[in-house]
Amino acid sequence: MLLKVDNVHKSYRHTSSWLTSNHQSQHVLKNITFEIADKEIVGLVGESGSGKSTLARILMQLERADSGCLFFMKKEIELTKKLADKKFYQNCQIVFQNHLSALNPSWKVLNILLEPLLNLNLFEKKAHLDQISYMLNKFHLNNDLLERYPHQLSGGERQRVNLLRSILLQPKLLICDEVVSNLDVIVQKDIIDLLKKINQEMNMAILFISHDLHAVQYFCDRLLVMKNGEIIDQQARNDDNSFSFSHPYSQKLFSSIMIADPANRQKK
Ligand SMILES: Nc1ncnc2c1ncn2[C@@H]1O[C@H](COP(=O)(O)OP(=O)(O)OP(=O)(O)O)[C@@H](O)[C@H]1O
Repeated sequence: MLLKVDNVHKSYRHTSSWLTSNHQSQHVLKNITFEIADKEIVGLVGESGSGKSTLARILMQLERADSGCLFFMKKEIELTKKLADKKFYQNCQIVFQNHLSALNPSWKVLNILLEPLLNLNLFEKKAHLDQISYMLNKFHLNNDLLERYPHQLSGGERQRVNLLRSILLQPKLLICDEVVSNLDVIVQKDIIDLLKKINQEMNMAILFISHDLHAVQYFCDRLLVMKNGEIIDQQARNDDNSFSFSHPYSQKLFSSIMIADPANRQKK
């Protein structure tokens, strides 16, 4: 097992009135427990506000949980304590939706791609340059992009650079938080197919957080469904490629896309 997440809870305190300074607590993650195997692609879906991004930030130890721990590559990490070490970030990377703000606007793409590699002192600079050039090709990006700034790239190119920056570290787990949102459908499919290829070639597990129910069904081996801070359903893909959900909420969620899908409407 690559990752085991055990009993994570998180609450936020909100000031309910600026006049009285009353505080209210919102329990956004409740008893989150799940596992991801080596090389597995797991989708995480759920309505807006159900806690998906909070969970991702806590797994990356960008913020602390109230309780819970994870086991990553057999090492136990207390999620209520200090931030992760370099070794953790080398093996577990996250990519967010907002590719424009994720990339330093005053750096050329080459420096953006080089920086995390040099930070982790992984190899010699020459080896990095060879690796970058090889991977650019795989990502269908031209070498001349290296000399450009992020604002000189299209949205799809920027998100590919953003993903490439994390993938160059060859992590064992990549967390993708809405990485294909706001891109046109052709670019979305290109990026998902690219991730699939990388998953197979580099044996990299992926936690794919998305609102796009078509994309998760196309891409993922197993799906986790969140509602009000809880994982209410976990289903692996059936032999016939479909998913059979057991919770009424997930059944309703996924049946709504069957109805919304124009291909299905025509069949009726
Ligand atoms: N830093 C924060 N401080 C206070 N409340 C927060 C904070 N971050 C998130 N929340 C609240 O926690 C809940 C879960 O938010 P989160 O962003 O994790 O949901 P989500 O499922 O990722 O939503 P979306 O799909 O819209 O991105 C929301 O009600 C949100 O308002």
